[in-house]
Amino acid sequence: MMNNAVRLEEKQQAFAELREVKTTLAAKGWFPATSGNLSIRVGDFTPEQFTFAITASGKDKSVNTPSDFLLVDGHGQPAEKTDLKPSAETLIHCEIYRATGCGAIFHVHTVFNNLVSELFWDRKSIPVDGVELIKGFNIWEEEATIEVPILPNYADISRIAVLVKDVILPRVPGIMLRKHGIYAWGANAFEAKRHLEAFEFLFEYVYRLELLKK
Ligand SMILES: CSC[C@@H](O)[C@@H](O)C(=O)COP(=O)(O)O
Ligand SMILES: [Zn+2]
Repeated sequence: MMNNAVRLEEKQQAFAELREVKTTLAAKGWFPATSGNLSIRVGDFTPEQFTFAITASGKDKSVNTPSDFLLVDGHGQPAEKTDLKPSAETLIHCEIYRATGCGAIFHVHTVFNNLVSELFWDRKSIPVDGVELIKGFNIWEEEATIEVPILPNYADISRIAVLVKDVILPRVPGIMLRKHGIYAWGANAFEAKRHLEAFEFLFEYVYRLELLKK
């Protein structure tokens, strides 16, 4: 069990970081119609036991209020006394943390990520070939190629969550849900945001290139 004093400080820091990222991503228009969710892990981690701060469900993520975030455990259950409901997609965060041990996960719905997930659904992954911003994932080889996995967008989130660990690729810090949105993660909020921005740039590039080829 973590020391409570440390826990409170860590919680406050995680909430403050989430607020800052939320405000920045909202300014890009990446939370249309209350969509999207953000989380940052706090404290010790084992795949069996961990805690993270996550956005409350159904909030307008372009607005900051005193009740935007709560702590949950590795099973997605509130880890503190609260009236807030964790994101409807908390179980996906749980499985990404469990599989990767990462420090932060950011999820957004954009038109470009939705379009490419449909365009490449038959392939079950979005190919990106030789674009400089792949280096945003710490992949430094020349003309690197990556594939971003796509999962089905079942209404029952637990059906998606069980698929997560088997599609995660070691060097690609993201998964797409079909016609839904991207989950991007990193060791901390700074890295997760860099990865998210790289994905979104690359998805727009891939979409526009496909159009130009036609
Ligand atoms: C209102 S559309 C978006 C939701 O269905 C969901 O996909 C989403 O990203 C936000 O859900 P939330 O429960 O607020 O975290
Ligand atoms: Zn979503």
